Amino acid sequence: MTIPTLPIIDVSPYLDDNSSKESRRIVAEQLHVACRDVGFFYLKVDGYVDRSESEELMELQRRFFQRPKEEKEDLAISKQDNARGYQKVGQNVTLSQNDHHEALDFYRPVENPDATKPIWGENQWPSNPPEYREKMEAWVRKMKHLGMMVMKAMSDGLKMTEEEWKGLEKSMDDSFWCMRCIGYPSLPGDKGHKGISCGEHRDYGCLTLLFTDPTPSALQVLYRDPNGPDHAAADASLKGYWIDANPIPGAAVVNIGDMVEIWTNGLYKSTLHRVIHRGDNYRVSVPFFFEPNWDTKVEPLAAAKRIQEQMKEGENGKEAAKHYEPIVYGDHLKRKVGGNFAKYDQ
Ligand SMILES: N=C(N)NCCCC[C@H](N)C(=O)O
Ligand SMILES: O=C(O)CCC(=O)C(=O)O
Ligand SMILES: [Fe+2]
Repeated sequence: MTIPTLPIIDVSPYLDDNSSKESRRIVAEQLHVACRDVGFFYLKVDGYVDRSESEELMELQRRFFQRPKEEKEDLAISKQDNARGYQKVGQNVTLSQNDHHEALDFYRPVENPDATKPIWGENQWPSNPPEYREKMEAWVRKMKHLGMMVMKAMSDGLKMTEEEWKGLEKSMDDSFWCMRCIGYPSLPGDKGHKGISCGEHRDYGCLTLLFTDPTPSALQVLYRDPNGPDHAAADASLKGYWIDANPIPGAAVVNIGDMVEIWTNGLYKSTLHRVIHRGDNYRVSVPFFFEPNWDTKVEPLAAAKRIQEQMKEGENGKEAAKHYEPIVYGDHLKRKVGGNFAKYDQ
């Protein structure tokens, strides 16, 4: 059989105030199909993010990760709230295994930071490269807007009314975003590899907007297929194919997270993915997590239930929709981040 590939969606009509209704409708429909069937897609962003801009972003990460160990560890997450800051190789844990990557994490700044409260401390900005903070803050602004526009397209794909969209928009208008800057050394072990660069997981919020360097064969996505040969490590009944999400120039790799799964009452699934970087170069990536506001209570949307009702009436409605319980985003995030790091000082 032919190996499935991820859908490609050109989101430019949603980034252009003068675009036609029809051009937006087409994007919304493509997005609906991609989110329902795969949960992962390429988002063409040419004209909004210049290629030189994403290349510069990667170069900044390379320069940061090349700094001396002591300088990076000055920004250790333990100096703050155990979430914001630098994590050395092996410090991240997924499915009880140490991930073979180092990372520098930032979250939305909070008004009264308190490093004793989870995720409530201050971001730790490197002083090298000197332009790092300014460039990354500009990137955050850009990604927040892009995230909101993709969510707008998604709401159109779900056939939400204007009023319903206003409600949803309000629950993300102060997004508790997260930006991870990740460095992946090649996996140890001669011939083949030992361990994993980032274990199988789902992302926590709304949308992940991922930019990477051109390294192929690193990020893999579980393309669901009940008759597929592979299965999820944590759930053998979840079957499919692990397919490569290789970078495409001018496009971000985008996936939906747990909050979109709840909002859509499972119509869209937060999709499993992992990183296995066997190549011998040093890979860098910057996922931007566009999330709901910290205190947003996330629960199934009426629009998603309307679609599920229609599906039930149609042919492919044999499967009864699971009911999702409401969850407050900040609680979900604290629980997830709380289990993410190995506690060791060395
Ligand atoms: N904010 C996000 N999505 N970070 C992804 C972290 C990688 C997975 C994590 N160790 C876990 O086990 O969930
Ligand atoms: O580096 C990548 O390609 C993906 C990283 C990722 O999935 C994550 O940090 O959540
Ligand atoms: Fe992820």
